[in-house]
Amino acid sequence: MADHPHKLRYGILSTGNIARQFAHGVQEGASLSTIHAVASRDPRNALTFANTYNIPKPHNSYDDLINDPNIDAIYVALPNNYHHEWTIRALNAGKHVLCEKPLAVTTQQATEMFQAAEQNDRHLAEAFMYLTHPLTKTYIQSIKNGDIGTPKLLRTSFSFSVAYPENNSRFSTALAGGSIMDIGCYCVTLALLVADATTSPGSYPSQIHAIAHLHESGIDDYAAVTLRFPNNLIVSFVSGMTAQMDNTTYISGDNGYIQIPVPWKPPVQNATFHIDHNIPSKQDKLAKPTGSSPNQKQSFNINTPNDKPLYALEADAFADTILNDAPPFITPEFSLRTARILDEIRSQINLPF
Ligand SMILES: NC(=O)C1=CN([C@@H]2O[C@H](COP(=O)(O)OP(=O)(O)OC[C@H]3O[C@@H](n4cnc5c(N)ncnc54)[C@H](OP(=O)(O)O)[C@@H]3O)[C@@H](O)[C@H]2O)C=CC1
Ligand SMILES: O=C1CO[C@H](CO)[C@@H](O)[C@@H]1O
Repeated sequence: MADHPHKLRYGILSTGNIARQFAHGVQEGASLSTIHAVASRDPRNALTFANTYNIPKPHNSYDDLINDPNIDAIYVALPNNYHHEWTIRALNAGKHVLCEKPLAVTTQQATEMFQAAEQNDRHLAEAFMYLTHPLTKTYIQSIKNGDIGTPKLLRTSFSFSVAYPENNSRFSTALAGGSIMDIGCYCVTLALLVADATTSPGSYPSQIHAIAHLHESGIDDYAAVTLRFPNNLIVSFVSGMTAQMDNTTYISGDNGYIQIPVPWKPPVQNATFHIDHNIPSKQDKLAKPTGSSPNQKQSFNINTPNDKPLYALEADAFADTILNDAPPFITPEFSLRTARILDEIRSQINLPF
């Protein structure tokens, strides 16, 4: 592989839905990343994709892509069950890997993937893009600053209704789908972020309770989970692929609460969160101030730097670690904790893969 160029040169594995969003975002607004190549099982799709997103090199097979000497990093945008195999193959071919979430089907697989990264002296990161948006960083900092006092409750969700479940990997047990794997995983990471913001990083739930409804395809199409952390933070979340929801998230402390209307795919401009102190709950006319804060609602509107698209932020965050030794936006330890919780949830809902 050549010396580091000014920009990290990505190769994209697949031409599916998220591959398109990633390519669009990076080509539109990344500053440290560029896309050099793409591969598809179908050469016609690789060519069309390359032409659409101005990518110099379409490859006719995944193998050709991971062995391309003009690529520094592979973006693995395959269904969940393929993450383990193709991440390890790309790492063994000397490439860094940004792999879509959830990183792996099991903790065992995730562990093997990080071992391969270490053996090959390459970086591997799980592509939770919302972690790289300044909105997320700002409200987590606000918790650390003590703006809502001690966080007690996190209530969140990631739920929507899929229009065409047929032929959608999210509804396939063979492809390791299901609402917990597809989007419940975001809620798990937010639970860990908030728990880490209030205690020393690395805490793991002392209790996990999960229930789910299983779709005729075999996967969970909606689920509810509660987590309790050793510092008494209690989290409840729901995930769903056949249930519509707006996914507003609340983090409640003894001196106020944070409300995040769009936590998972925040916009480029005016990504918003609110902090409410002593605002009456809807059934009450008067709120008696508690603590030192007066009745007050503060709103924060956050833009990405230079209006950088969400997936360009993510690509550049990974590139910054590789090119400039910047701290990683997500650590192996964080991904492994996430995988362990997902394993436990799936075991409780009888969905072992
Ligand atoms: N971070 C985010 O915002 C998002 C992340 N994701 C994650 O990205 C990954 C891919 O999801 P998404 O893009 O929605 O999925 P798609 O089904 O749209 O695309 C997956 C692609 O993988 C390739 N592929 C290889 N083998 C198979 C197979 N057996 N069945 C289907 N596709 C196959 C195909 O590309 P080809 O034919 O070109 O080889 C296909 O287009 C998942 O892990 C998902 O969790 C998904 C959406 C958003
Ligand atoms: O990661 C993801 C984010 O959003 C999508 C829907 O809005 C999910 O289905 C997906 O897999």
